Amino acid sequence: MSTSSPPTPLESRASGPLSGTIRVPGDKSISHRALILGALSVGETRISGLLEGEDVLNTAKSMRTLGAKVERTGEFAWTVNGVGVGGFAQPAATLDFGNSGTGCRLVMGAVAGCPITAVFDGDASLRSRPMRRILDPLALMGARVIAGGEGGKLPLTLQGASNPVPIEYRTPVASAQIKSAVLLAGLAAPGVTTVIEQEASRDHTELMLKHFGAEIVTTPEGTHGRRIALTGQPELRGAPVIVPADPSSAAFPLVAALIVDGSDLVLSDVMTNPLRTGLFTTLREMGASIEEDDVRGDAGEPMARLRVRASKLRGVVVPPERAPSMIDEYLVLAVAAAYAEGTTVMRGLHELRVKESDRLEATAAMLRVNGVKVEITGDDLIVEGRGHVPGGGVVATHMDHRIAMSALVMGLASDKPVKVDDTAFIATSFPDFIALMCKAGADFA
Ligand SMILES: O=C(O)C1=C[C@@H](OP(=O)(O)O)[C@@H](O)[C@H](O)C1
Ligand SMILES: C=C(OP(=O)(O)O)C(=O)O
Repeated sequence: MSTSSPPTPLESRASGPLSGTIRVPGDKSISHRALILGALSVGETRISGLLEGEDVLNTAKSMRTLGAKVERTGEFAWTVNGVGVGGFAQPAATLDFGNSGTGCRLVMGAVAGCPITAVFDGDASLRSRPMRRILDPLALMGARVIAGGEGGKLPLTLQGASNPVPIEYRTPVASAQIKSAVLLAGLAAPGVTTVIEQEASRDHTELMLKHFGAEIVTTPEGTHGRRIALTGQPELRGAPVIVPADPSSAAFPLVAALIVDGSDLVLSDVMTNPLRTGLFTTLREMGASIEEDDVRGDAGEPMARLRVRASKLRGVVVPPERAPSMIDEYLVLAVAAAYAEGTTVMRGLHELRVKESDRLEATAAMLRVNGVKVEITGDDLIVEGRGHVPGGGVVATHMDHRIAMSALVMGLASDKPVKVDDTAFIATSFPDFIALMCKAGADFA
């Protein structure tokens, strides 16, 4: 997304019931990983249902720059012919990840295991996000920053290790991006690379590494944690990947259907990996009607069809240990909480401060400007639900796709319309959001 393009505001208004069946685009986390693991494999990887959003397209481009053959063969259908573990070529251009933390951080891990030097950059949002959390463990494995990186930020030049060292690493925060970066670097190291996490984060990297032929063993650690041990220098073989619909994208039409009276909406093929479904658990606790059927699975990733009906919601307390399984969904949960009766307390949200924007402040501001009472206490977000939202505010999106989509969902049932200042960043994760929502009955103008 070019930050120099003029902003594209949009208004969302009280709508009639949402109905029909929609399939949101492919999961963003799995799409990044399919391209990266395809590029680190020998042979061909065929991907169907790839998310063709800007974040993932930037990862595809970076894989090409690093020597893999990446082709679009049809709608959402891509093939990757990889270079093998440790086989990335010296890139001739900067790797620009735009708005995407996942693309940037996972590729840093993959580059760290190769004897090459690469320049990493991104847009103003990504340039403000912390990279030391990735660079510190990668330094222990032998990679180093040789230019830039002031304050642990982009742009920076990373020199990969000629002889990567396997490590045992305890992640300082529950982050699938840190875990994945270490594992991807560990692919090129001899011996076993181990990541220990106190709270389990999404395990798509582990599942896909297994699917591509790596030896990787996960065991429980403490009450909510995991220990993941990867045997280095496997021969990864290209493998087919079917990308299910993204639960983080499904969250928007799902909450919209809950808050717009009379709605009855079906969302197909939604990925239901338990490390991603904290929002569904929470909404059900709030009284949401979400039924699952057509349960299937592919390469360890389960999916289901969800039927969502408008529901009377009540406030709940969301425990901090649930955060990793719904980390990107708190913004839209806050919208549902505003429409609920009673107070919702969301605990332990410190990681929201280092996303595309400071999502803790931005979520509070989004609600406040639309007449909802909200408070931040330490790392907790407290929303006072009154069963309705006054609306009438203009929401600042801060280069953050999820703020834009959450605010547009909020306006579908508010007393007065809700306006967002810029919809451009929605294209990073959910390019056809506006069209799909309108097809289901949303009134955007
Ligand atoms: O690994 C991934 O695909 C992601 C991990 C999460 O970030 P953290 O690892 O920083 O928690 C999440 O917020 C992001 O949208 C996608
Ligand atoms: C945090 C997100 O993504 P990323 O970290 O990849 O920019 C997101 O999509 O909400």
